[in-house]
Amino acid sequence: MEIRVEENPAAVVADMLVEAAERGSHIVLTGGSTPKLAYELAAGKGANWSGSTVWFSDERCVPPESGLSNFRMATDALLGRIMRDQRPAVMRMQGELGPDAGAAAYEADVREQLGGSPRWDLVLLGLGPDAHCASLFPGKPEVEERQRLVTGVELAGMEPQVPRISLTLPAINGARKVVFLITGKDKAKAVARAFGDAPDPVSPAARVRLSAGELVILLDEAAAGGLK
Ligand SMILES: O=C1O[C@H](COP(=O)(O)O)[C@@H](O)[C@H](O)[C@H]1O
Repeated sequence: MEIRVEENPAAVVADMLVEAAERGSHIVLTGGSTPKLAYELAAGKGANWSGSTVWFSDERCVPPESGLSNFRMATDALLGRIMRDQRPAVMRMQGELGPDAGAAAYEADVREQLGGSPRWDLVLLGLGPDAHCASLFPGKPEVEERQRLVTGVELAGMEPQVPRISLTLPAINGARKVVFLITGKDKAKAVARAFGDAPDPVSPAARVRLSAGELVILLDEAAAGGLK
Protein backbone atom coordinates (compact mmCIF):
# COMPACT_ATOMS: atom_id res chain seq x y z
CA MET A 1 0.00 0.00 0.00
CA GLU A 2 1.33 3.39 -0.98
CA ILE A 3 0.02 6.45 0.89
CA ARG A 4 0.63 9.72 -0.94
CA VAL A 5 -0.15 13.19 0.39
CA GLU A 6 -0.58 15.52 -2.56
CA GLU A 7 -1.26 19.22 -2.91
CA ASN A 8 -3.83 18.48 -5.62
CA PRO A 9 -4.83 14.80 -5.45
CA ALA A 10 -7.71 15.36 -7.89
CA ALA A 11 -5.19 16.40 -10.55
CA VAL A 12 -3.19 13.22 -9.92
CA VAL A 13 -6.34 11.13 -10.35
CA ALA A 14 -7.28 13.01 -13.52
CA ASP A 15 -3.90 12.08 -15.00
CA MET A 16 -4.32 8.44 -13.94
CA LEU A 17 -7.79 8.27 -15.50
CA VAL A 18 -6.67 9.75 -18.80
CA GLU A 19 -3.61 7.54 -18.99
CA ALA A 20 -5.75 4.45 -18.34
CA ALA A 21 -8.40 5.57 -20.82
CA GLU A 22 -5.87 6.07 -23.59
CA ARG A 23 -4.52 2.59 -22.94
CA GLY A 24 -7.97 1.13 -23.57
CA SER A 25 -8.54 0.03 -19.98
CA HIS A 26 -11.46 -1.22 -17.95
CA ILE A 27 -11.93 1.62 -15.44
CA VAL A 28 -14.23 1.77 -12.41
CA LEU A 29 -15.47 5.23 -11.45
CA THR A 30 -16.82 6.02 -8.03
CA GLY A 31 -19.53 8.39 -6.83
CA GLY A 32 -20.15 10.94 -4.11
CA SER A 33 -18.86 14.49 -4.21
CA THR A 34 -15.07 14.07 -3.91
CA PRO A 35 -14.24 12.76 -7.41
CA LYS A 36 -16.20 15.47 -9.26
CA LEU A 37 -13.18 17.78 -9.57
CA ALA A 38 -10.97 14.92 -10.78
CA TYR A 39 -13.58 14.04 -13.42
CA GLU A 40 -13.81 17.65 -14.60
CA LEU A 41 -10.04 17.91 -14.82
CA ALA A 42 -9.86 14.63 -16.74
CA ALA A 43 -12.57 15.84 -19.15
CA GLY A 44 -10.60 19.02 -19.78
CA LYS A 45 -7.66 17.02 -21.12
CA GLY A 46 -9.52 16.12 -24.32
CA ALA A 47 -8.41 12.49 -24.25
CA ASN A 48 -9.70 9.74 -26.50
CA TRP A 49 -11.58 7.24 -24.32
CA SER A 50 -13.04 5.19 -27.18
CA GLY A 51 -11.02 2.04 -26.52
CA SER A 52 -11.89 1.93 -22.83
CA THR A 53 -14.84 0.72 -20.80
CA VAL A 54 -16.14 2.61 -17.78
CA TRP A 55 -17.78 0.76 -14.90
CA PHE A 56 -19.08 1.96 -11.53
CA SER A 57 -18.16 1.07 -7.94
CA ASP A 58 -21.69 1.67 -6.65
CA GLU A 59 -24.96 3.36 -7.35
CA ARG A 60 -27.91 4.74 -5.48
CA CYS A 61 -31.26 3.15 -6.37
CA VAL A 62 -32.67 6.17 -8.13
CA PRO A 63 -33.31 6.92 -11.81
CA PRO A 64 -30.16 7.82 -13.80
CA GLU A 65 -31.26 11.43 -14.20
CA SER A 66 -31.65 11.94 -10.43
CA GLY A 67 -29.37 14.40 -8.68
CA LEU A 68 -28.47 11.54 -6.30
CA SER A 69 -27.24 9.27 -9.08
CA ASN A 70 -23.51 8.52 -9.23
CA PHE A 71 -23.90 7.89 -12.98
CA ARG A 72 -25.44 11.33 -13.42
CA MET A 73 -22.57 12.99 -11.55
CA ALA A 74 -19.97 11.14 -13.64
CA THR A 75 -21.85 11.99 -16.84
CA ASP A 76 -22.15 15.68 -16.01
CA ALA A 77 -18.54 16.00 -14.87
CA LEU A 78 -16.80 13.69 -17.33
CA LEU A 79 -18.53 11.25 -19.66
CA GLY A 80 -20.86 13.78 -21.28
CA ARG A 81 -17.95 16.17 -21.83
CA ILE A 82 -15.90 13.76 -23.95
CA MET A 83 -16.24 14.24 -27.72
CA ARG A 84 -19.01 11.94 -28.93
CA ASP A 85 -16.84 9.76 -31.17
CA GLN A 86 -14.22 9.41 -28.41
CA ARG A 87 -16.47 8.26 -25.58
CA PRO A 88 -15.88 4.98 -23.75
CA ALA A 89 -18.31 2.10 -23.52
CA VAL A 90 -20.24 2.83 -20.32
CA MET A 91 -21.52 0.04 -18.10
CA ARG A 92 -23.79 1.77 -15.63
CA MET A 93 -25.47 0.16 -12.65
CA GLN A 94 -29.24 0.32 -13.14
CA GLY A 95 -30.29 1.81 -9.85
CA GLU A 96 -33.85 2.17 -11.05
CA LEU A 97 -34.24 -1.66 -10.97
CA GLY A 98 -33.80 -1.67 -7.20
CA PRO A 99 -30.97 -3.20 -5.17
CA ASP A 100 -31.43 -6.90 -5.86
CA ALA A 101 -32.43 -6.87 -9.53
CA GLY A 102 -29.94 -4.08 -10.21
CA ALA A 103 -27.12 -6.02 -8.57
CA ALA A 104 -28.04 -9.22 -10.43
CA ALA A 105 -28.06 -7.38 -13.78
CA TYR A 106 -24.66 -5.83 -13.11
CA GLU A 107 -23.19 -9.11 -11.90
CA ALA A 108 -24.29 -10.65 -15.23
CA ASP A 109 -22.67 -7.78 -17.15
CA VAL A 110 -19.40 -8.13 -15.26
CA ARG A 111 -19.26 -11.91 -15.66
CA GLU A 112 -20.08 -11.68 -19.37
CA GLN A 113 -17.34 -9.15 -20.13
CA LEU A 114 -14.69 -9.86 -17.52
CA GLY A 115 -15.41 -13.36 -16.21
CA GLY A 116 -15.91 -14.59 -12.66
CA SER A 117 -12.63 -13.14 -11.38
CA PRO A 118 -12.60 -9.66 -12.90
CA ARG A 119 -9.34 -7.72 -12.94
CA TRP A 120 -10.24 -4.11 -13.57
CA ASP A 121 -7.21 -2.07 -14.67
CA LEU A 122 -8.09 0.88 -12.45
CA VAL A 123 -10.69 1.12 -9.69
CA LEU A 124 -11.24 4.55 -8.20
CA LEU A 125 -12.80 4.65 -4.74
CA GLY A 126 -13.79 7.31 -2.23
CA LEU A 127 -14.14 7.09 1.54
CA GLY A 128 -17.09 8.18 3.63
CA PRO A 129 -16.60 9.81 7.04
CA ASP A 130 -17.83 6.49 8.49
CA ALA A 131 -15.08 4.67 6.51
CA HIS A 132 -17.48 3.18 3.96
CA CYS A 133 -16.25 2.68 0.43
CA ALA A 134 -18.31 2.02 -2.68
CA SER A 135 -21.63 1.30 -0.88
CA LEU A 136 -20.14 -1.11 1.65
CA PHE A 137 -20.98 0.28 5.08
CA PRO A 138 -19.33 -0.68 8.40
CA GLY A 139 -21.07 -3.54 10.20
CA LYS A 140 -23.49 -4.28 7.34
CA PRO A 141 -23.80 -7.83 5.95
CA GLU A 142 -22.74 -6.86 2.43
CA VAL A 143 -19.18 -6.35 3.68
CA GLU A 144 -19.00 -10.11 4.37
CA GLU A 145 -20.14 -11.14 0.88
CA ARG A 146 -17.68 -13.67 -0.54
CA GLN A 147 -19.39 -15.22 -3.58
CA ARG A 148 -21.04 -12.41 -5.48
CA LEU A 149 -19.19 -9.65 -7.31
CA VAL A 150 -22.07 -7.20 -6.96
CA THR A 151 -24.49 -6.87 -4.08
CA GLY A 152 -27.74 -5.06 -3.38
CA VAL A 153 -27.65 -2.89 -0.26
CA GLU A 154 -31.09 -2.48 1.24
CA LEU A 155 -30.05 -0.22 4.11
CA ALA A 156 -27.42 2.43 3.50
CA GLY A 157 -25.33 3.30 6.55
CA MET A 158 -25.54 7.03 5.96
CA GLU A 159 -27.13 9.75 3.82
CA PRO A 160 -28.56 9.59 1.25
CA GLN A 161 -30.68 6.87 2.85
CA VAL A 162 -31.65 5.11 -0.35
CA PRO A 163 -30.93 1.47 -1.20
CA ARG A 164 -27.73 0.92 -3.17
CA ILE A 165 -25.92 -1.42 -5.54
CA SER A 166 -22.24 -2.03 -4.85
CA LEU A 167 -19.23 -3.99 -6.00
CA THR A 168 -18.20 -6.41 -3.26
CA LEU A 169 -14.79 -6.76 -1.61
CA PRO A 170 -13.82 -9.85 -3.68
CA ALA A 171 -14.57 -7.88 -6.86
CA ILE A 172 -12.59 -4.83 -5.73
CA ASN A 173 -9.67 -6.81 -4.33
CA GLY A 174 -9.09 -8.60 -7.63
CA ALA A 175 -8.29 -5.33 -9.42
CA ARG A 176 -4.89 -4.57 -10.93
CA LYS A 177 -4.91 -1.14 -9.32
CA VAL A 178 -7.16 0.54 -6.75
CA VAL A 179 -6.84 4.24 -6.00
CA PHE A 180 -8.59 5.94 -3.10
CA LEU A 181 -9.12 9.68 -3.55
CA ILE A 182 -9.81 11.27 -0.16
CA THR A 183 -9.85 14.94 0.71
CA GLY A 184 -10.94 17.09 3.62
CA LYS A 185 -10.65 17.22 7.39
CA ASP A 186 -13.95 15.40 7.90
CA LYS A 187 -12.32 12.26 6.46
CA ALA A 188 -9.20 12.30 8.67
CA LYS A 189 -10.54 9.90 11.31
CA ALA A 190 -11.86 7.49 8.69
CA VAL A 191 -8.49 7.58 6.90
CA ALA A 192 -6.68 6.67 10.13
CA ARG A 193 -9.22 3.88 10.77
CA ALA A 194 -8.74 2.39 7.33
CA PHE A 195 -5.08 3.03 6.54
CA GLY A 196 -3.37 3.87 9.85
CA ASP A 197 -0.92 1.73 11.79
CA ALA A 198 -3.68 -0.40 13.34
CA PRO A 199 -6.48 -0.63 10.76
CA ASP A 200 -9.96 -1.21 12.18
CA PRO A 201 -11.37 -4.36 10.49
CA VAL A 202 -14.91 -3.04 10.92
CA SER A 203 -14.00 -0.35 8.43
CA PRO A 204 -14.78 -1.71 4.93
CA ALA A 205 -11.95 0.37 3.46
CA ALA A 206 -9.51 -1.37 5.81
CA ARG A 207 -10.42 -4.56 4.02
CA VAL A 208 -9.54 -3.30 0.58
CA ARG A 209 -6.24 -5.08 0.27
CA LEU A 210 -5.48 -6.40 -3.21
CA SER A 211 -4.64 -10.02 -3.90
CA ALA A 212 -2.19 -9.09 -6.69
CA GLY A 213 -2.31 -5.41 -7.49
CA GLU A 214 -1.32 -1.92 -6.52
CA LEU A 215 -3.19 -0.01 -3.80
CA VAL A 216 -2.65 3.76 -3.75
CA ILE A 217 -4.15 6.12 -1.17
CA LEU A 218 -4.19 9.70 -2.43
CA LEU A 219 -4.82 12.28 0.29
CA ASP A 220 -4.67 16.00 0.77
CA GLU A 221 -3.03 17.39 3.93
CA ALA A 222 -6.34 17.68 5.75
CA ALA A 223 -7.41 14.09 5.12
CA ALA A 224 -3.95 12.88 6.20
CA GLY A 225 -4.25 14.71 9.52
CA GLY A 226 -5.00 11.59 11.58
CA LEU A 227 -2.03 9.57 10.29
CA LYS A 228 1.31 9.50 12.13
O1 LIG B 1 -22.33 7.45 -1.00
C1 LIG B 1 -21.21 7.45 -1.44
O2 LIG B 1 -20.19 7.94 -0.69
C2 LIG B 1 -18.82 7.66 -0.95
C3 LIG B 1 -18.04 8.85 -0.42
O3 LIG B 1 -18.57 10.04 -1.04
P1 LIG B 1 -18.10 11.52 -0.74
O4 LIG B 1 -19.27 12.38 -1.10
O5 LIG B 1 -17.76 11.61 0.71
O6 LIG B 1 -16.93 11.79 -1.63
C4 LIG B 1 -18.57 7.42 -2.44
O7 LIG B 1 -17.25 6.95 -2.63
C5 LIG B 1 -19.60 6.44 -2.99
O8 LIG B 1 -19.36 6.17 -4.34
C6 LIG B 1 -20.96 7.06 -2.85
O9 LIG B 1 -22.01 6.28 -3.38
